[in-house]
Amino acid sequence: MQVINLAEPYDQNLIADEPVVLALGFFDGVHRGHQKVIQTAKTVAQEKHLPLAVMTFDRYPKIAYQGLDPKEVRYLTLLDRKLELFAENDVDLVYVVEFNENLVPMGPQEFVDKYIVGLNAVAAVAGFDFTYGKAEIANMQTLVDYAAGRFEVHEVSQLQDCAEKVGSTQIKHALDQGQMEKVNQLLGYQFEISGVVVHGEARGREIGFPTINVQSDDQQKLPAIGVYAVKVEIAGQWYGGMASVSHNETFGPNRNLTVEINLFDVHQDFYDQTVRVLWVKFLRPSVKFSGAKELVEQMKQDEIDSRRCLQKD
Ligand SMILES: Cc1cc2nc3c(=O)[nH]c(=O)nc-3n(C[C@H](O)[C@H](O)[C@H](O)COP(=O)(O)O)c2cc1C
Ligand SMILES: Nc1ncnc2c1ncn2[C@@H]1O[C@H](COP(=O)(O)OP(=O)(O)O)[C@@H](O)[C@H]1O
Repeated sequence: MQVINLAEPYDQNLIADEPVVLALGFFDGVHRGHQKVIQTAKTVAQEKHLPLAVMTFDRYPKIAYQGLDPKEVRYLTLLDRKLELFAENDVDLVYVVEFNENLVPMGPQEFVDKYIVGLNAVAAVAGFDFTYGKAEIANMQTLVDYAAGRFEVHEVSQLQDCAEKVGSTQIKHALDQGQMEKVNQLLGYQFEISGVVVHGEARGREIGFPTINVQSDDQQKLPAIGVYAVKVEIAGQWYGGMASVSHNETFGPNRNLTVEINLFDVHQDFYDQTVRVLWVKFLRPSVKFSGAKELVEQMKQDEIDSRRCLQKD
């Protein structure tokens, strides 16, 4: 899969020569709704014997339109993970468009001319709610007019899961409630974060449960505070484990939020390694224990609970 970064005004030499079928969207999470858009586009591409291109943006477009503070925005999937998911969904080419100040004031006709026709798209595929400017004038219905016969428009209808809308907002809400089964069901795969193992307070090993402290990107959306059954990949090796997302309130107030994981059946130094954490199930809320002894008793039970649910997974 080829990845091309574009920043307005982009250099025409960067654009692939051959015609493409283009799927458009921000695709945070690449959830089952997004997968339906990409699969629809793939089918159109195969019928036309053309490559499938996907266009996405380097940041949440709503930052520009709704004046959100970029530092406050959290993503289900950061760009690297999103690209991995695109590759898994048989995408041939990705355009990552920088959502910079030159793009924001662009009107819908100019956007269509430069970012759909300009990318040699013979068909544009997007979800029913895709917009490329003000929603009243830059939506899937008006796209046909702006296309003026230069490319086909394929609108993909909303994917419903029972009465549940499959959407990034719904998935973020479910994450905030620790509803991992629902999160994973809506995503169509197990939610994951990646990060680097950093030093903590060396307390874990003293209490008999060493924990890798996983430092992820500040913009990565995390599951709610609590204890979880997880699977962890380190250097190609998978481990079962139990994770705590917490302020470690047992050890004092106003502590930073950390992701700490005790890995099962291994004793090894993991500092500075990059790890991938898959979140399987919420086990319990985080508790302020009266001391380390009470915490350890609970962690023994957490291990039993976590192992049981990883066995079933
Ligand atoms: C499975 C698990 C459950 C935990 N539950 C709690 C908890 O309920 N309350 C709490 O204050 N800390 C909890 N912790 C966090 C521990 O306080 C933390 O791992 C320990 O302080 C080690 O810190 P260190 O890695 O900085 O040395 C939990 C940790 C794990 C791995
Ligand atoms: N089973 C295990 N699970 C997690 N970390 C382990 C395990 N065995 C050894 N370690 C190592 O111990 C470190 C954690 O020890 P800990 O006392 O919690 O220290 P700190 O949290 O201060 O780094 C991990 O970063 C890792 O290198």
